[in-house]
Amino acid sequence: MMYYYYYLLLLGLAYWAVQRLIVSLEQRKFARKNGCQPCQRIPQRERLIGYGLYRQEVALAREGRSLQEAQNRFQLFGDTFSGVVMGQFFISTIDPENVKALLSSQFSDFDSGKKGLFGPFIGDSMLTTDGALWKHSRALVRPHLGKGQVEDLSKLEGHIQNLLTCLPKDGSTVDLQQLFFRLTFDNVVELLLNKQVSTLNCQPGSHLHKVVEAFENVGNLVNRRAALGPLLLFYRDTEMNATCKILHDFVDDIIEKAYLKRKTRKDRKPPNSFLDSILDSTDDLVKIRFEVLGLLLAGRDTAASVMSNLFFVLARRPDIWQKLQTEIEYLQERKPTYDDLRGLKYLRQVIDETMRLYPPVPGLFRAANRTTILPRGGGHDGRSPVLVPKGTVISCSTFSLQRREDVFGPDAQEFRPERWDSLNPHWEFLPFSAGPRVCMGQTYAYAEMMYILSRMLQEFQQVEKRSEEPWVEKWSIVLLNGSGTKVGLIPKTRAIE
Ligand code: HEM
Repeated sequence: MMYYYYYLLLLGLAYWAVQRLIVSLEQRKFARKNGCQPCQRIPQRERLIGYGLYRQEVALAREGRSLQEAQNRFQLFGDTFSGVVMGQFFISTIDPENVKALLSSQFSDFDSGKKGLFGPFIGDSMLTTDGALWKHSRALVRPHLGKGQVEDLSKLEGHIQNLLTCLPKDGSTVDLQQLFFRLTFDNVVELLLNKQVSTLNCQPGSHLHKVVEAFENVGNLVNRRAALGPLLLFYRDTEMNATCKILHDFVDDIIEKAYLKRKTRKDRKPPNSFLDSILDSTDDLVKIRFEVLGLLLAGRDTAASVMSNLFFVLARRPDIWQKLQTEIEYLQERKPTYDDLRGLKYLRQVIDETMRLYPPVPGLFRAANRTTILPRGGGHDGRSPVLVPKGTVISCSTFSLQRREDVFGPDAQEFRPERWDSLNPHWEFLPFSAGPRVCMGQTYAYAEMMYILSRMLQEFQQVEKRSEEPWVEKWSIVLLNGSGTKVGLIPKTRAIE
């Protein structure tokens, strides 16, 4: 009987080996046909599992040095190199030609590679799906996030007023980071769900406070799942399940009430909110739940990350603060309109420079859904195509890409908004990604961030540095500053009408 199992095992192994051989021969033929050459390999003592590299990555992330190390590797091994981590073959690239292929010209060769990462949080929604499901989600959301939906800035003003009540008026120290996360959450809830909440003013222990805590926690939990790699398959994530329940209940309650109101209404008024429009497009409330949560996630963390990093810089650069003050002087005491914002050139440059040096999404990832190529990175000069076997994960560090000295100048590591006077990068500046999967909230995000900054400039004459701690990389769903944004804000003497 025992021999029988050995026999079966041997047969299985032989079948696997023959399959591997066939695939490998097919790949060689494909590589020859396309003129592929191997790219540089990151030195690894063992490349079957890549456990050493995994441990190194975990240590770097813990020490807040992953992004710096990524930059060092591109300097050492060139713009495109490969490696293996926890059994996963990967290619890292910051070659703009490859980035263009990955995000746009060869879009259909790659999947988003995020399936499973968010667990039960956002189910099969736009952020996690590919193919027909993803197309359907984008079509559902697209009409509701254009210029028409973001032009009315009066909703943002209500939340700015709440923020102002949380800021000390005597110039004492405040950490803006957490406040910006709450502000952007309140903004995006109103944008999407047409509901006013003030997490900025909610009491610890209240239901809303628990929702905010769950949202804050979900970023860390997703990060933990990402670090598990293939081991995620064997992980029972009870904490994630409990956190998701709080968030699902929060949005389900709002969606169900809006659904009943809309369906029982006699007059079919045109929808006046994102939620009403999406309710007109589908009756699938679970689908709406996941799309809404995905959008809340995408819209809250990213803009808050930019604003926190921006104020960290501004507190150290009074020259830039002053130049911004001069630019908004023409508004006098009037609150900016959408058209005003479009004319604030320096303000936009300051925001772009923040996203260049501290991109909220510092890495873009894709997984090859078929054997394909990247146009560059192979051979001694790195100019030949590179074979990308099916299943390969491709990562593009936007953090390193956006600090390329050949594109942004020898002072690429410095914060200099004026560089944007003469720059027009495309595949080298991707804070919102690009191609068919480009961020859907870009228009709203610029309007929101520019409005917040211009209103803070109107309210405060100075922002002061209140900590000597340097900027430290910290990973949540987005890139954060582990030192926070501790500043002192000195109010202007006159209030804005
Ligand atoms: C500064 C603010 C923002 C930044 C830097 C940003 C950045 C990004 C990036 C890099 C991606 C692509 C991720 C990838 O390719 O894997 C993305 C996707 C997306 N973003 Fe944003 N985002 C911002 C704000 C927003 C806002 C406010 C919303 C909506 C309210 C939003 C909605 C989305 C959606 C729906 C996607 C998914 C697109 C898809 O997969 O087809 N984003 N964002």
